[in-house]
Amino acid sequence: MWKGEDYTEHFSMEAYMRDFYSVENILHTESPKGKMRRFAMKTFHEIFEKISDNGNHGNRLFSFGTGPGVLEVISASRYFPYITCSEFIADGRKEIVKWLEKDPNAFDWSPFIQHISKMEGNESEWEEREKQLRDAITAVIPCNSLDPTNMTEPNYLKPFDTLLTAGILDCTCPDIATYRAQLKLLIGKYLKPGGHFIQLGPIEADSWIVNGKTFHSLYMTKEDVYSAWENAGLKVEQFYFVNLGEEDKFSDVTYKATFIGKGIKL
Ligand SMILES: C[S@@+](CC[C@H](N)C(=O)[O-])C[C@H]1O[C@@H](n2cnc3c(N)ncnc32)[C@H](O)[C@@H]1O
Repeated sequence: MWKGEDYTEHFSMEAYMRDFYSVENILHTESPKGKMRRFAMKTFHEIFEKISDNGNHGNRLFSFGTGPGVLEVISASRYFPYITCSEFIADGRKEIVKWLEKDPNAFDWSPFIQHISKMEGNESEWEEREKQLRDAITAVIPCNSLDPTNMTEPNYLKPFDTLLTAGILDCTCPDIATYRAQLKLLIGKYLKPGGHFIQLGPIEADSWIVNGKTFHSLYMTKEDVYSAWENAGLKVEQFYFVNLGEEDKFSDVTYKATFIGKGIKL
């Protein structure tokens, strides 16, 4: 079973994009991956609307482990004009840059931008939202959750207003003790006091498969997550869950539910 440090050699970005960002699966069928991604899009949309409610949410957001796509920062870009994306694997960073530079071979995010614009009540103006997203992503840099302190980009020096991480720590942390320690480091270093933290992850996971290769996924209960958040100096504000029933278990991913949590750094 492959873990965080093995991704460079064994993880296929191409296969991940094909299988986990499929427009057909996510937007047009009732597939389990679609259920999870649609839950994420809707929940991020709701969370960012709430965060913007009082108008003093700041303007810098750090996406820790963005992956090869921009899906998780579409909603955020409506409110945060300075988004730093990060990804462990160089191929993943290249995919984001290709999209930013309008490379004809870049992945087409427009169906997802349209879908989210519709939630925002502005479907007809999705092209402006696409531009807003491109303008907001001001940096795409390397990250490593196994060594989160070793980030020397000037962008990192100042803690961010919001920190978002989706499906990273569960892939890279071998056990709960490491998850607790890494979360504490991330929150301590990259989030300002009073800033928002958002995490997406699996509950009671075991493993996941990309391109026929099995990768580790950390087994965490809801209680493990709440306790790690408190230990990291976060006040838990909201937790959202989507359960995967027997009928919609992924064939290539094992877990019971997906959570998205939002907290504030005390
Ligand atoms: C399940 S994907 C999540 C990607 C993205 N956030 C998304 O939701 O599509 C797991 C990601 O973990 C990244 N990863 C693997 N090892 C890592 C490490 N040591 N530090 C940070 N990220 C790592 C992989 O490159 C991959 O992009």
